Amino acid sequence: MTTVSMATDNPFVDPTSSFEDAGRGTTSDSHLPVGRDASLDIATDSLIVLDESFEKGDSSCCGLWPFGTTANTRAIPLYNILWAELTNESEQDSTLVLTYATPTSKNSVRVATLKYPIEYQMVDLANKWVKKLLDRSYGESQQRKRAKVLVNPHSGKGSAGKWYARDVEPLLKAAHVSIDMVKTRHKGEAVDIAEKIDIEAFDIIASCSGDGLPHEVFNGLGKRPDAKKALSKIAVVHIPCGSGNAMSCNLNGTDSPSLATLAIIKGIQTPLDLISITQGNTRTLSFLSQSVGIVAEADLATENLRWMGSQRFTYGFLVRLIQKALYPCDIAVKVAIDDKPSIREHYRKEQQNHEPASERRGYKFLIDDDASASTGSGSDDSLPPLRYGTVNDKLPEGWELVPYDKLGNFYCGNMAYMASDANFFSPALPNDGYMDLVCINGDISRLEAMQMMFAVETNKLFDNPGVWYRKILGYRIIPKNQEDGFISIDGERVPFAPFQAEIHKGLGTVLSKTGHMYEAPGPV
Ligand SMILES: Nc1ncnc2c1ncn2[C@@H]1O[C@H](COP(=O)(O)OP(=O)(O)OP(=O)(O)O)[C@@H](O)[C@H]1O
Repeated sequence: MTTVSMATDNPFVDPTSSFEDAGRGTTSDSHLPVGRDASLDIATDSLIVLDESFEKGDSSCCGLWPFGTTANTRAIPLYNILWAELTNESEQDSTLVLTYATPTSKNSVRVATLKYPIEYQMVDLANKWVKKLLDRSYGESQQRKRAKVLVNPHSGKGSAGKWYARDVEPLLKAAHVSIDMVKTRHKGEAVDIAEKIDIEAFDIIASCSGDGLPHEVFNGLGKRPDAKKALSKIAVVHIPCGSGNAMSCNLNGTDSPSLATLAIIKGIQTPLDLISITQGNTRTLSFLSQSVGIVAEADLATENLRWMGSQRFTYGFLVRLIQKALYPCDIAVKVAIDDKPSIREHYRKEQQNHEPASERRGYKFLIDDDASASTGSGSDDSLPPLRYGTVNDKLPEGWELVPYDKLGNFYCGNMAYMASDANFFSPALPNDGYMDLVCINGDISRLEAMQMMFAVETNKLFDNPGVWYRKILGYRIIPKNQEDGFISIDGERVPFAPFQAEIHKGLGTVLSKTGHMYEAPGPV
């Protein structure tokens, strides 16, 4: 992913119209005269600010006004409006204070403010106008969210604290998000925080980190006696400050901390499928991916090459590719959709599907012949029961262990982007109730393997004939003929031992831009 997705490619261009056209779209209650020389109009997608003082270079209008403005007129996309309110400066007169996110570069925004005096006769009108502006600017998104913010000071190259203070907190404050921030002190602390959090006091838990902290937050919420309730009430959100920032790329459409913060301020509650992983006697939740083979090893076995930055993964991958590394396993899969045309059709249907969040949870739409499927959500608030049992149980009926002696890559994804430029699972959907599984043989030619690697970057992997792509409900994988190796769950290393996975439709909650799709381009 190279470009930033916001309300439009250029956030200061009203996508529907020119300024003049947008102005025509306003109605009288959208129009607010502010003083003799200025007026504010709520248009289709923008706030049109007409102010004679702009021509005189008034310094109250801080920010880089991009092209598309005229000398005395500016269009601020409603998506970028953070807040508006009237403050009383004297008994009679008030000031309208308007804050918004203004671009400072292609990849960042910062807070800017406009202020206009409002005479006392205009106060009622102005208050109504402010309410309308906020309702239109937030749409389905909750205003004044209450955020528990976790900052991992060791994420990535150790800049999360700095980025939080510079790029994140000012936007949250300007948007009247209430903030309770803690810096994590050790691995696992986010699990404890999420496990003990008062779910009535917060709407979101925001991790300024890599993908590791959101993984801990989901698991902390999952450990609670009221797990199901907590996971549906609290939205887990990600502000990208780590080395792996896939969650933000998928849901916020960016790996920029300030743009992600804006996406979260305007984010829409979205149920997210979560996956139960059983291994030994543990049960954990996965929200992003599981991998065995080349991807897991290229990531986890190259920790000593951290100095290489993101290149370390490519390097690790190429080394193993040249060696034609094989990772033999026995695998049993519960398949839901097993051909590419049907998967493409499934994705297209979801693009048109605008059912509310309440309809996107539970098992009722799953195509599954198991009797337990319809009651799988259980009657209490704890985690849903496992429909397929654990890795220690005998194989569920109808599952068959198949030897994959030449396996090169077992990669199961719940989101599309696995990194900012790796749209590995382009047909993945937030709450379709399926995991996306890719299996690639390790004995394909090096040329084919290289072509696949480039296909990821150009969003053509799905169509590559060597890629076996399936939508599935669960699987068991048993590594064999290897003494040790690497298994990655959401980018974290777990013991090299058999494990079993099954999906829970819409068990978790996140915020997204659309309420039902990831930001990655779908299968072409
Ligand atoms: N203060 C801390 N010191 C050390 N580790 C921490 C601290 N706070 C959190 N962690 C742990 O660091 C791990 C990685 O965090 P995160 O995903 O935020 O960063 P990252 O830069 O993407 O790292 P990685 O590439 O190692 O996954 C998580 O397991 C988290 O629990």
